This record gives sequence, C-alpha cells and structure tokens, in this order.
Amino acid sequence: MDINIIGVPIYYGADKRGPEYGPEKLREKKVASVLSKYNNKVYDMGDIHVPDVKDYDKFFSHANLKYLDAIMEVNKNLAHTVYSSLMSESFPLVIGGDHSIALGSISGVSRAHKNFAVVWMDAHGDINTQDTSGSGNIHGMPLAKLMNVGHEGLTNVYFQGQKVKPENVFIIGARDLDLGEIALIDKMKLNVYSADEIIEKGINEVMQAVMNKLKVNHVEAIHLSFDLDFIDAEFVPGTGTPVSVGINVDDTKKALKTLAESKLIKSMDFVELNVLLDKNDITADLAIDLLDWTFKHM
Ligand SMILES: NC(=[NH2+])NCCC[C@H](N)C(=O)O
Ligand SMILES: [Mn+2]
Ligand SMILES: [Mn+2]
Repeated sequence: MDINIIGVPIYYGADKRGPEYGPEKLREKKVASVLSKYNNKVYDMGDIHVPDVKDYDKFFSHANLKYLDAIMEVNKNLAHTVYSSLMSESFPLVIGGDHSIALGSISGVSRAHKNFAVVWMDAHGDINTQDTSGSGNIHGMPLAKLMNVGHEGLTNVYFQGQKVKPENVFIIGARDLDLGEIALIDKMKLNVYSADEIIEKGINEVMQAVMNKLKVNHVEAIHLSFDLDFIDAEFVPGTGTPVSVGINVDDTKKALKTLAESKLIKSMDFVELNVLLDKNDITADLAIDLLDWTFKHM
C-alpha cells in the first residue's frame, strides 16, 4: 500500500516540551525505510506547520484550554491533509506530537468514512472537557471533542459537529481516568477495556471482544490512535505522562497484531514520544519496533 507519513511537531496539548521532536526522531531512526519493507510505498509528506506561540498565548482564548488557537489551526490543517491522503487511497500515518493531534486526524478520517471506529490505545481516556480537566491540557480532551462534547472551537474543527459515534469508540488500556471522564464514559456508554481487565482476562480475550463488537457495528474502517503511555511506565521512559501497572510490550504487540490482521486499519496516530525525557533512545527504538511490527501484519 501507499503510506503517507505526516509529522505534527507539537507539544502545546501537553504543555511540556519534548513531543515536538517526535517526527524528527523517528525520521532519524529511518521510519520511512522501515515501513517500506512489506511492499509499501512510503511518502514522507513532511510536517504540518505549527505556529510559534508566546507564553501569553497560553491562556489567551480560554483559561482552561491552553494554546487553544494554535491547536485549532494545526488540527484544521492536519484534518485536510489526512482527508486528502485517504482520498488518494493512501494510508495516513500521523506522527506526533502530543495526543491533541487526534482531533485533526480523526476529523479528516470522519469526512472520508461513513461508519468507522476509533481504537484508542492509551493509559488515559483523553475525554476531558474544559470543565472537567484539572490540567487544561488539550491532549487530555480530544476524544470528548470528537464526540461533540465541550468547547465549540474544538468540536467544530474542520467541520461542524460530531466526528465519531460513541458506540464506535473503543478505549483500551485505561488506568488513569479523571472523575469527569468516568462520568462521561458512563453517560455515553463507551466501550472501555481497562488495564486491569486486560491483566485479569488476558489481552487475547479482550481483543476478541473488541473485534466482535466491531463486527456487530459493521465498521468499514478502524482509525488506530496509539499513545505510547498505553505501555507500562517501566518500558517507556520517553513519554510525558507515564502510568505504571500497564501493558507489557508482548501484550502490546499481540493487540496490534490482532488489529492489523483484521485489515480494517486505514489510518493511524502514533503519539506522545517525548524525546527530551527518553533514556538512550529506549522509547524511540521501541516506537520504531512497534510501527514495524504493526505494518508487517497489515
Ligand atoms: N494524551 C495524554 N497523554 N493525556 C494525558 C492526560 C492526563 C490527564 N487526564 C489530563 O487531562 O490532563
Ligand atoms: Mn493520550
Ligand atoms: Mn496517555
């Protein structure tokens, strides 16, 4: 297949330096040639422009949505890039950057597909709003906005209204949810498979449950949004909000393999590599290994 690598060098959603060097780091690790094994044609489309901001821009538009204006702009442009990529029958691989970029990527996907699922592999739900977030960091909010909950600047990125149906949202690996997130998950009856459930039942059984629901929902495509902190903190020093008692690397690979073999993944985010926090490139090397593994099974 044709793969479009789209870099998004942004840290504003995390409000912590480091994720903005993710695309550069993975290019240095030869991500394009790694993925061009397996008969893929890989096109590096470069980076989405991320505007410079001043410190006073942080709270300029909203006190609890930090860097709102810059994040809206980046995501609008990302959305159209992802949409264009899908329209040319290519696979958009969006490399972050922090997780706020899922706003743009999934908005682009939403314009291209009628009935698609979002598989969100993450220690977090990223389903806060400006009212429930304790941090004001937008990387903790994209999934709420994509379901049309929260501030209209972000719910209306690229086009107005809901981008993904709640029944097609699958959060896997959660173990650090805020109270407001738990309330929203209950209210919208989201499919959440916690790290505890994975540890208790085993990853294969949980992934089978996910695959069954995807079938019942007749989805035509999966957008995989992979946050490196899905993996247990021990194995990912280079991520900004690590959480322990998580998923080991073997189980992560099993989950990715099951999803890849379904042949339903049509687009993907790979986010929250914090290059400044990484130790001896452990996390960057793991990132390359996981991408290699995923595309090998697609
Ligand atoms: N994409 C992430 N790493 N998100 C972490 C979010 C942490 C916390 N729940 C918050 O809203 O601030
Ligand atoms: Mn996340
Ligand atoms: Mn996370």
